Amino acid sequence: MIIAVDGPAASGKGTIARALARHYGLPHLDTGLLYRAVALNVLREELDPEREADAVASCDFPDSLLADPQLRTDEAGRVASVVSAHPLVRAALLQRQRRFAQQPGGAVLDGRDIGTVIAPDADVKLFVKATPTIRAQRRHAELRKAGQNVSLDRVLADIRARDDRDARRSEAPLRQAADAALLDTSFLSIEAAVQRAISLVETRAARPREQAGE
Ligand SMILES: Nc1ncnc2c1ncn2[C@@H]1O[C@H](COP(=O)(O)OP(=O)(O)OP(=O)(O)O)[C@@H](O)[C@H]1O
Ligand SMILES: Nc1ccn([C@@H]2O[C@H](COP(=O)(O)O)[C@@H](O)[C@H]2O)c(=O)n1
Repeated sequence: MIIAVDGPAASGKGTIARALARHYGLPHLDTGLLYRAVALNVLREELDPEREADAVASCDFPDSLLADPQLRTDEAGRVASVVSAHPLVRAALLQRQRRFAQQPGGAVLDGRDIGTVIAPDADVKLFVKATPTIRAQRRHAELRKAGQNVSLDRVLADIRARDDRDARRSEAPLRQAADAALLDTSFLSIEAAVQRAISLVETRAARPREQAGE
């Protein structure tokens, strides 16, 4: 079974995707880490994230980079949303994600374009959302816990800017696939959000394929 989980920054999609992977015994890929890895390479080489050629030159990296804690910084997330708008960067990362999705037995992937571009035939698609203010509060708490000293206002501004860039780009913009189930986590605890996700997967996976677009 392939499960696609999309949504904006800090909506809780990664938390849900990891929990679903555990629940169903499936491998999980946080595709945002791939764009963050490109961003980290750009930053380390002091390249220009706005220049497509600089970003493309940073797309070749080993899987080991995906475990680098520097990927989780606010700065890496911001630059990731700049490099991810370049069509050639998306093209360079496409096959890596498709191979992961199509491995025998299935997989769970989370990101922005899993249900629309990477795995349009996924068995189950979820689109996770929460209000910008709630997402900013969650991300702020997470960054503070990790020792990053950043104001709530700055996190909220960053989330709004990222939402805007991710939704407006021409290539694979952030949007809910027509056949994705919407899951608003704004007023759900993590446990309640995960339970809701599992019940959506159960319902959707049991449906005949012709109903999937409804
Ligand atoms: N339902 C929830 N209630 C409260 N906190 C939550 C909930 N879901 C997730 N969180 C917390 O919010 C933060 C962001 O969640 P998560 O990393 O899952 O979001 P994301 O959508 O994957 O973000 P990103 O796109 O930036 O990777 C984490 O600290 C997580 O523990
Ligand atoms: N499938 C994806 C995943 C991510 N991005 C871009 O990367 C940025 C960082 O992603 P996080 O999920 O780690 O926050 C994000 O803002 C997107 O610009 C993407 O384009 N497609």
